[in-house]
Amino acid sequence: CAESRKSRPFTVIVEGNIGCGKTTFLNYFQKYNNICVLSEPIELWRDCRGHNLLGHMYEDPKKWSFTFQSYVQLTMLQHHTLPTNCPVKLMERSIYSARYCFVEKMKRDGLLSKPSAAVIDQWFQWLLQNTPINVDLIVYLRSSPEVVYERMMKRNRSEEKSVPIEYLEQLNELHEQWLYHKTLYHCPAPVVTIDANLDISSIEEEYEKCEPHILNKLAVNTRA
Ligand SMILES: Cc1cc2cn([C@H]3C[C@H](O)[C@@H](CO)O3)c(=O)nc2[nH]1
Repeated sequence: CAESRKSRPFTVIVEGNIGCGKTTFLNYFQKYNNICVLSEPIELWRDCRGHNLLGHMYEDPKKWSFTFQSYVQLTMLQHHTLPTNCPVKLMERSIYSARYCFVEKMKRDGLLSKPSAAVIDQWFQWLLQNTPINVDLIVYLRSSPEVVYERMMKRNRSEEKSVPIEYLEQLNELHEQWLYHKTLYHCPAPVVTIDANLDISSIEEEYEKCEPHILNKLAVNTRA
């Protein structure tokens, strides 16, 4: 998108469990050329100056969770603050799910020591207050652990091969508390919930449910 813009883009974050279909959702919106689509920078997490931090984290979470989540927070901040001329920015996950779902889980499991969790949280709180992290809409791809477990195993990502369904159950619980029941932490934007259990053949009509929320921001901006 070429037109130069003054205000920041309408920012949408796509949230949900491992295997819930975030990439499929992002791909659906690739057809609009003035949406800046930012997928999870998993390749950075797999190669941080030659180190596969994602692999380390799953191999020895007690030892590597802090290192991994500290880098995730940086890469998410880079996406949140990435300048774009596009009227809409669509991000896979966010600095919020990093803190409220993944760090929270590792903290509760004792995989992140209390001092490590404190340092990550101090960074998180400071960043929220002092950097331009603006989120306008959350798309919650709501799924059940059994469904996403099967998809995760079928996708067969090497680092995830020994992730137990219990991990997905607990991650699901945190997403539900944060985005559906809204009893966990503050929700930074309105939430549109999608039934992500739907099979790929019928999921597109489910996507159409949230298209207006996103596209009307395109229309407004292109008209202006
Ligand atoms: C923001 C954020 C994304 C994210 C992903 N992950 C893991 C879950 C998946 O196995 C993989 C790709 O999403 O990385 C994580 O442990 N912590 C995270 N924090």
